[in-house]
Amino acid sequence: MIAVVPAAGIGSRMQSDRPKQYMTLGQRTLLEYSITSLFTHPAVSNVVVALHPDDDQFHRLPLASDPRIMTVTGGSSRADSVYAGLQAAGGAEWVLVHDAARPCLHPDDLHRLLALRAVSEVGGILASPVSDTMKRAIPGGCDIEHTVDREALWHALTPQLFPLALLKQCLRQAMNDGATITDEASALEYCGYHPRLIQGRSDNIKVTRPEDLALADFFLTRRQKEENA
Ligand SMILES: Nc1ccn([C@@H]2O[C@H](COP(=O)(O)OP(=O)(O)OP(=O)(O)O)[C@@H](O)[C@H]2O)c(=O)n1
Ligand SMILES: C[C@](O)(CO)[C@H](O)COP(=O)(O)O
Repeated sequence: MIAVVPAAGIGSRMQSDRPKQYMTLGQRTLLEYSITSLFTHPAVSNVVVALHPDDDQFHRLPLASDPRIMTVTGGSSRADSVYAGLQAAGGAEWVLVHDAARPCLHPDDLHRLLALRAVSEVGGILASPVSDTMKRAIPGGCDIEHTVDREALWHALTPQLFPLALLKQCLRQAMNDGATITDEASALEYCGYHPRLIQGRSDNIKVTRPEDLALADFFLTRRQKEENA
């Protein structure tokens, strides 16, 4: 199976001097953690990383010489970058898409997501049920318009798993129509499909803002201690 890792963002919300996927925790970058987490499952044979056109850091990483990993040039949006990666995924039946900014993926979650292959023809995503009360703001402002029923609300995580041909078809359709696509599942939803939600760990965070880095460091350090125990 092929995994696509969109890593062509600039991490503007991180307010850092470098793209966040190249920020380090210990001796490794977020990107290395994210890619390595995918290879914990034997079904993942290759990873396609979508890089920013001006990326001059990936080639310095030790995993840049890993024969299982190839790179493509990403695009101006995450969806463009994912699509570029899918184009290099060959004839694989299934494809995983995982954010470079999610370094804390647990092997057990990946295993449970990949089990979908045996029972679904549409695929699905790792997701975490909402536990906070959710508010919708008055459009254009910061005052509460109303509370959103959180009963069936989930945080979409990654990896997301889909049949390669179906994902390419839906992404192409949604992008051609100018639909807002912020994850791969939204492209399938746009085309009328209902991907499965697989409950995943809430520590599978996306490092987005400065305070997220310390949290990711805590989770990874704790994971390392558990594995060494
Ligand atoms: N044109 C883009 C934009 C984003 N991404 C990737 O999509 C993932 C999730 O996106 P996000 O967290 O928004 O990353 P950035 O776009 O880099 O962050 P920001 O929105 O703060 O600039 C990241 O791994 C990012 O590198 C990408 O490959 N191509
Ligand atoms: C794909 C994703 O991580 C699912 O929650 C999220 O949509 C990425 O959003 P971003 O704004 O591109 O980080």
